[in-house]
Amino acid sequence: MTNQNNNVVRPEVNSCINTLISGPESMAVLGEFLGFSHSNFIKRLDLEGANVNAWIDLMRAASPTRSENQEKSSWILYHPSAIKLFDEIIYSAKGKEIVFFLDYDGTLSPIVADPDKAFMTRKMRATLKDIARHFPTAIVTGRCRDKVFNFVKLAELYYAASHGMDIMGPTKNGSAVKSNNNNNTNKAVLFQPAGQFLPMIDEVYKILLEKTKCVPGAKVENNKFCLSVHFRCVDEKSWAPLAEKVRLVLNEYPKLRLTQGRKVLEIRPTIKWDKGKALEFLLESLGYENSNDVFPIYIGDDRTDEDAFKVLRRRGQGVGILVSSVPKETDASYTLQDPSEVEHFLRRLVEWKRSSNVNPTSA
Ligand SMILES: O=P(O)(O)OC[C@H]1O[C@H](O[C@H]2O[C@H](CO)[C@@H](O)[C@H](O)[C@H]2O)[C@H](O)[C@@H](O)[C@@H]1O
Repeated sequence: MTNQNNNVVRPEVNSCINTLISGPESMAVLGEFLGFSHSNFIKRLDLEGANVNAWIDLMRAASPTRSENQEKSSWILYHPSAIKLFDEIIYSAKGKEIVFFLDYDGTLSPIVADPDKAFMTRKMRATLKDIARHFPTAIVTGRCRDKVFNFVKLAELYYAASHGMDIMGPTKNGSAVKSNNNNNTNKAVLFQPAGQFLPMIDEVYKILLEKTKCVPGAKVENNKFCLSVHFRCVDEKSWAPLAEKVRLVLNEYPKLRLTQGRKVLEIRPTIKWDKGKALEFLLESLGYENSNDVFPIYIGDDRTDEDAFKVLRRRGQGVGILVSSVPKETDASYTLQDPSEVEHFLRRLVEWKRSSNVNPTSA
């Protein structure tokens, strides 16, 4: 496929743009994207004489039709609420050690316009602290390690940052399980499979900053072993030209690839490493490589989390839980609507664990 200038458009750029612009969530998030509530958005459309189709589409999004309702009901049938089916999950975990893998953005913290302000609530931090007291727990994120650590601030967790390309063990209340470097001052770093890409990532970061500075709202985030180009605050009309700028830069770097998240394009090395591989690495590090006694629970909201859901399905172990309030294609088995439901689910796990410690026959 070619664009207006007859340049070949890399298929992943094309599909990223299509999903950014017309994915199943597009109308439902249109108001959010523009920063209005639905009712304010309708008033605004009225005032500015926007086209009727957009208004009708928005009406549809605000009042789901029978078939949309049916679609949601059948989706929920296949991906039921992890809170409603809490007992079923606990029953499957019986006699096994639960290990938690938690994505950060959209799972532990709500999605916000400014990526530097994606804070977790205090309640979530307290619950996470309790979770980590009872179960090995890892944060698996596209963020760079320092940034996510500054948000979470819990040294007792594992961190698989930069989409799993920067894995660190607990630095207090526990110790690193194994290390791939001999540097004693950095004992907690467990694995960094993309080290040789650092200079290239830095170079591309600087180029992208320069190339995108003329696009209002565009933001490039350096996640150390990968980069994010944010579209959330960019006018939708500028999405295609912005993606084209990213494509032109990436054309010069065949060792980097493009993936897509929530209103973000992510640039990362072409190595075969993702959140699923990070999950397997951590299970192995914890001594569960060939064990049937482990029950991994992975909770995430984004496309990149699907790699981990697939790994769990393939291993036939544990459960994947997708955080979403709208139907999405997923390999997860259960769903939670938003970070506050994630907190609720984690809190129930803590309470269940405490009560089963008091009454061990119930575990
Ligand atoms: O793996 P994750 O922890 O989910 O990280 C994926 C990306 O998350 C962040 O971007 C997303 O959240 C932002 C803050 O809510 C939001 O503004 C943005 O639109 C979302 O895409 C993060 O900033 C990226 O670097 C991560 O790759």
